[in-house]
Amino acid sequence: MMASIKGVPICKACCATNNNHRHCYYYSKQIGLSESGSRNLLNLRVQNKWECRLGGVLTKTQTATTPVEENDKPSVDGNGETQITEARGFHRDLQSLPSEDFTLVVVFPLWPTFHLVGPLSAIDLSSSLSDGSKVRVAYQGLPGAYSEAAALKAYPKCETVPCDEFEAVFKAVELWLHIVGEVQLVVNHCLLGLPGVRKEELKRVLSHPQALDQCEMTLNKLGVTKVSTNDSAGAAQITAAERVRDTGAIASVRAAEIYGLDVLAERIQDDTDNITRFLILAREPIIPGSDRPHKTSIVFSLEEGPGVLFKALAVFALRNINLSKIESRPQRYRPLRIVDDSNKGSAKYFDYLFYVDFEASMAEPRAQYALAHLQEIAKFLRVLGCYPIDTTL
Ligand SMILES: O=C(O)C(=O)Cc1ccccc1
Repeated sequence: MMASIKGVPICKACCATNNNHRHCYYYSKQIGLSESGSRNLLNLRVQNKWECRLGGVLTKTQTATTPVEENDKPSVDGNGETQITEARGFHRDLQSLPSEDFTLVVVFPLWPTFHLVGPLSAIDLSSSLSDGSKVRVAYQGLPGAYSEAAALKAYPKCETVPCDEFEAVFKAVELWLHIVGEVQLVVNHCLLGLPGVRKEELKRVLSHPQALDQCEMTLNKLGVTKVSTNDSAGAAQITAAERVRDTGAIASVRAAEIYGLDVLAERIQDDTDNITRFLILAREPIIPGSDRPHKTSIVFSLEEGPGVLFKALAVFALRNINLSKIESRPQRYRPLRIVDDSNKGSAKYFDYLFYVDFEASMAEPRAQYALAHLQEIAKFLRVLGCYPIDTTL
């Protein structure tokens, strides 16, 4: 179960060091490692399953992090787009849902390039069929949202659960959700309107901000006002409910069918190959296999100094590990709450957080060694998940 780098044992399942790690009995059993070797790591048993307390946090003294409260939900966004919220007829947020109500949560724009899907536990995964027959998947938005399509691509027979609030999930992700999969989805945006309306009649168009951005050229050509909504299907629903001829929505063909709208134009995005990456989140990490190519997502912060990022990235280059994504986010004014074993949090400021995806599985020694090496350089390091690469596109 434990590898050791420079005398510091690290857990192969979640990469935590022995010092701050006590949850891996459950995983060690699943990956076929000896019970005796890992028994000393165990301290929690919850409802017949071993609970992961650390969630893959790699840090010298801390065990979990969550962003400190922010009130950053403007009603007018930075692009001058107005924001409206669709009618509520579905779950308000994921944390208010009983956990048995869903096994996965799907999708919302976390970073510009991808969306999230979560939470499904290892237990749920093992009891479900690969088509998702027994899986309930929560996603942000109304039926017909692209997030729902992503969920159905990953688990064709899953039951999808619409949700309108992902704020809570953002926080939960930091504490106990793991990335267990990714979905690459071709997103073809359609312009929808009331039956019989021509696109030239439209004066305003509603959609998710990302959809509005991706269709900027078409919308500018039409000379319409852009109005942002929580999700594209919500935009379609509002358009249908308001019954105003000069209002349209950008959403999917399926949304047009569900809300009784006409498709005025198809594939209206600026980039013909419009692919969005969605992530699947779970309460517990999956046991990474070695049967198919895997990817690992991490987040870390660095001390300031010359060449620190170069050194940090070299840990992967030295082991021939390909990076598929690197993104930095300023964090100076947004503290992370670091929670220790006593469950008391303290706010810590990091100047930048680096989000990196690398193409190796945590089951591979080269990935474990790379992370152990990175831990020597990083102020804070956390494994967000290890999951099979979606190669379907
Ligand atoms: O609004 C939706 O339906 C979503 O799922 C978010 C989204 C928006 C634009 C592209 C991909 C996903």
